[in-house]
Amino acid sequence: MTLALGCIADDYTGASDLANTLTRAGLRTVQTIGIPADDLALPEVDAVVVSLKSRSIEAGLAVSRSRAAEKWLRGRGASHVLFKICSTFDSTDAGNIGPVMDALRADCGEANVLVTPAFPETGRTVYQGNLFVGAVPLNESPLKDHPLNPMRDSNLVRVLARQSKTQIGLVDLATVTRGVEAVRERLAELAGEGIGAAIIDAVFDRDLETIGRVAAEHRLSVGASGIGLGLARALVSTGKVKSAVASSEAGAAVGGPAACLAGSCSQATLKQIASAEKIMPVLHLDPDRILTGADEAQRALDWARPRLAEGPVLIASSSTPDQVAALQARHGRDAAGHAIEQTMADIAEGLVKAGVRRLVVAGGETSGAVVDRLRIPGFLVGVEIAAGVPVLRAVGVEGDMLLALKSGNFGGPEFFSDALGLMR
Ligand SMILES: Nc1ncnc2c1ncn2[C@@H]1O[C@H](COP(=O)(O)OP(=O)(O)OP(=O)(O)O)[C@@H](O)[C@H]1O
Ligand SMILES: O=C(O)[C@@H](O)C(=O)CO
Repeated sequence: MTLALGCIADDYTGASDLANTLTRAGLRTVQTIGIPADDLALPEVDAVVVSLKSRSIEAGLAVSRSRAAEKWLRGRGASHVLFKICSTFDSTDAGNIGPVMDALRADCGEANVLVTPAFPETGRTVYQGNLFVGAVPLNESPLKDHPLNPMRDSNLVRVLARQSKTQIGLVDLATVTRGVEAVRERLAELAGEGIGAAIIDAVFDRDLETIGRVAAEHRLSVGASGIGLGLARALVSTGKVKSAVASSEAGAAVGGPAACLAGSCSQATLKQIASAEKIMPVLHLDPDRILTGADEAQRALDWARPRLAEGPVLIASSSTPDQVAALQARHGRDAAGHAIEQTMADIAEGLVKAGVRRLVVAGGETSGAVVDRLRIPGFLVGVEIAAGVPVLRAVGVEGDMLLALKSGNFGGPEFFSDALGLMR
């Protein structure tokens, strides 16, 4: 297998978002969980998205895992590697976007890396280096209250400069609008000033196509699904990849009981849970009990098992920003996040033992904990449920299983019923 594009995603939902975008743009794509074992049977593909759970771990670990993934991808022929980050640039001043970018850049000897989290289809646009989430700057969006990476500065040149050893420049929208040659010239100018990475503005998909064409001439880029779209379109339009029609095999029906798990506390997920209450039984976990050692997973499984034969159920830990802040003040941010993720993983394991073959998970960290516990090594990409969220078919596991891993902020209010409607 010779890869046209190698991708490293810093969380599992982000990886499936990117795999979805690449598939829809005509690249045969698989999502792997970590670096695949040699004996994992992978189909012939144009792109591999290696999913890591490296967004919120210690920066040194994120660097070493990302470098190992890059080495694996380059070893399979990928001349370009995209480091997939969140479209809301989720990170802290300690990293991990800057440190990983610096390390991958040094490894591949890239003079200048293009960086953009723009993903216009989901309302993420970048102008003058400032990230907008819908109509508001990042620091005024619900991301300011994210449980793990509160985003309080919308100027990404500043944000990335605080994390990276490289000097950070800007390629503005006026330059992008002038086209590929203008972007190339601007990058050469920045490289001449010793600037090693640049935030590049993008508001429309056509901007991402320009960016993709320039990025494809380099060895490394950093961004969300939007730059993935640009790169995929560049690979198809230059004939490096023959555009493929998405295979229907990935979404074939599996039947059996279905369940949803929500660990995301985003506003979008809170609304989706409220809508789900109208059509399926919903159990709200008690996060305080989880942190004080009570067996909430057992309580949830005792509640779910007798209901599964009747239809899907939803189990949620999600709380409002005030409740999240209060819980974190009592128990610490990392301890709270970790304990709740592990409880979600316990519940997922118990549900699968009880026969669940269709599982929807909301939240990137939550999905990471669940997929790791279920020991799923990879996914084929099926139909799109909502922008950035495909149906996934597990590969390398016994029996058939469909999952949907929803990024916290993605999907409309009816997401859970939309997903279950497509996961037969
Ligand atoms: N009630 C709660 N109080 C505090 N923390 C919680 C609560 N429920 C879940 N969490 C933690 O909050 C974090 C949510 O992160 P997660 O990545 O799953 O969702 P998200 O950030 O909304 O999604 P994404 O990363 O896809 O945007 C997890 O660590 C989870 O365990
Ligand atoms: O880019 C996004 O917003 C998502 O794919 C994601 O990474 C959320 O975890």
